[in-house]
Amino acid sequence: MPPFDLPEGDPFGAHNLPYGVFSPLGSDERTVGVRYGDQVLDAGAAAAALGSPYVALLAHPTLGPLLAAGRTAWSDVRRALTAWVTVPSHQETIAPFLHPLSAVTLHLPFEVADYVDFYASENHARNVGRIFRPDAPDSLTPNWKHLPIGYHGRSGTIVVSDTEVVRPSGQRKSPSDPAPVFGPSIRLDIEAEVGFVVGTPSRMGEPVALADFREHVFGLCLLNDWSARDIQAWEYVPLGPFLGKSFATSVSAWITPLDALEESRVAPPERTHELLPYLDDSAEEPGGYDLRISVAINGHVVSEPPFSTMYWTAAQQLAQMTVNGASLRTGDLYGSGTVSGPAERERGSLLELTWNGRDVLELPDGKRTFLEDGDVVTLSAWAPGADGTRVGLGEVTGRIVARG
Ligand SMILES: O=C(O)/C=C/C(=O)CC(=O)CC(=O)O
Ligand SMILES: [Ca+2]
Ligand SMILES: [Mg+2]
Repeated sequence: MPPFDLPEGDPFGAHNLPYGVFSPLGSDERTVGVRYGDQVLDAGAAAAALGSPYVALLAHPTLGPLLAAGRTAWSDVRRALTAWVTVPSHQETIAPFLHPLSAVTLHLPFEVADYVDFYASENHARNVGRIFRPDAPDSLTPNWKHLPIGYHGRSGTIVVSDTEVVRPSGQRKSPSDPAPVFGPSIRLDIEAEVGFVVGTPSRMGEPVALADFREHVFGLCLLNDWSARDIQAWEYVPLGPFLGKSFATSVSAWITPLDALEESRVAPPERTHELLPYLDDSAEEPGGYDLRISVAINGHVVSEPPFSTMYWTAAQQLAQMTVNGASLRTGDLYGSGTVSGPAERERGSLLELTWNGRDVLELPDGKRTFLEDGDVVTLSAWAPGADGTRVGLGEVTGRIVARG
């Protein structure tokens, strides 16, 4: 098949064009790549061959310059790329710069500035509340319906898909233990999330309004917020998640631009509480995204969390992050929070799927409550595009290994 003819319905066609950073096998040189089917286009080399003005944004070892260039440039570059892969005269010029995915190494595509993680799925928050606070009057904390709850994470331990995840060690103490014990986590979990990547910075002291979300956020990716539930449960009172979540967070190698997901925007669930004006999105464009996520352990699908059920939107999360005047930097990343739908097979963590180890998951290769060494977890997703097409999100995968 000629390189620009893709199989019917390919989720990585010209309607998608996610960005990453790659090196051809055997080379150390990194540069921006655009995924097209099961191939990667060396975007900087293609731009140079075509005499495009976007060489400076694309011939670079990270997505930094493109992220910083802002919304108008994002749309212009995307329009150019679409023409390059669809117009025959351009196709001929850029064909030498297509590499099979199997012949490249993919890297973390941008320098992560700050990392924030939210807690925005009502189904997830209610499940976790029932598990961790069974005696509380409500499964949601009193603030939950009034603001998107979040915490600051550790940007230096964000890793790209396919990076091995070393089982963390730490303190744990179950209610029956007389004293804390130290050792490798025995409740290692996943959190199926979506990560949002900030391009355009903001000025300190100036909150970002809901309507300005698309001016600042470039795109999104799948994110697995690995979580050691035993370490977390003992350490996180009263300041919140710390070492139980900071050892590694995996992201997809591909960042899907928001422009590729226009057709998948949906209204979030109906709001049950009146919101303060800075979070009130009742008069805004639909802020949700219809992303159909799939969670597989060792190749077996255990859950299919629907992102459309998230109570708080990415625009509300951005408004919350900046309402105190905190500024945004290019490369800031924020996680949506674990995505869980209302059904049992839609839960985005093993904590929920096994009800904190009470129930077992039957996999073809054995029973699981939490993750075992050697387990491979893969998140994948697609979104509905125009005319029945599917927009594929790059998958994020990671294998658990014992500390050597
Ligand atoms: O409510 C709790 O006690 C625990 C919350 C978390 O573990 C944080 C969390 O799940 C964040 C997320 O939604 O990803
Ligand atoms: Ca999380
Ligand atoms: Mg994490």
